[in-house]
Amino acid sequence: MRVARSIFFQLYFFILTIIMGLGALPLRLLKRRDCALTYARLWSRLTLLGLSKICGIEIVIIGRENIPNTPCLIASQHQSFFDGFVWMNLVERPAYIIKKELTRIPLVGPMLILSGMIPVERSAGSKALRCLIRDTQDRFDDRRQVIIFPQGTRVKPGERVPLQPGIMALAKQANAPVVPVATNSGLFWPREGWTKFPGALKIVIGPALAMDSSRGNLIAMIDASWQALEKSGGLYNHVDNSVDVTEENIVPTISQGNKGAALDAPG
Ligand SMILES: CCCCCCCCCCCCCCCC(=O)OC[C@@H](O)COP(=O)(O)O
Repeated sequence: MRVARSIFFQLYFFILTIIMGLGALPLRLLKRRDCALTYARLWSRLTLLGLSKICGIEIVIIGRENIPNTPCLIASQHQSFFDGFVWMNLVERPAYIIKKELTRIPLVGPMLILSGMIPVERSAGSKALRCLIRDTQDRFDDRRQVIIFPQGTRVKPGERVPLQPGIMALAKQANAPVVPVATNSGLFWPREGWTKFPGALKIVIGPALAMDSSRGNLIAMIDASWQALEKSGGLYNHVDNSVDVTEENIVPTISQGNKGAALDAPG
């Protein structure tokens, strides 16, 4: 059943992407960043709606009130492609820092560029880093929230890896609050294989980090806050995947009731 649902979701996602990708062709001629972003948000929303309904994954957002209304740098753990979709609907004007290879995906790649995502060569030299810093500042000036995955790649749930020095350099320079985010998305949409697993997938958003102006200890602070969020959000202590509704700061804005929750995005 689980495998059949996963295959069905994959089919849904493929058809949705082809149809919306082709539908975006006229939009691409307009070259309007905001139109592309709105369209891309719709695509992400429909993807997550399908995931939720077809695979029985309930999306639980904890600490949504910690997202500032102002431009900010969202420093999220990364375990799954899910993380690439969810922020499209959690903030109004998202700009992800993405690996450059994604811009070569047919139909999707051009929309990533047009909607203002920030591509980065992961083996970035200092010139690439300067471009990254410049582009990020440009998105802040455009009042966008920039999403960064400091681990640089999808890691296994609960695994600790050294954070990428390049993007940490960016975070140190960025003149914006840094918001830490932990998740257990890899338990439900793992990196390996096609199967999706039902249950309560959590995104735990912490308060912006309080740092001195040098931001010298940023890596340690992000790491420590992630660990604290994993604990307070109960990311790995549920055996039955049920939602821990006793958590004070649970804001189940995306979840409604039980499995197959509807996505309730802002804006
Ligand atoms: C058809 C309309 C298409 C519209 C496209 C809209 C764009 C939606 C936003 C998607 C944002 C994706 C963010 C990805 C960030 C990123 O680049 O993370 C890297 C990993 O994931 C993959 O790395 P790896 O684990 O090493 O394979």
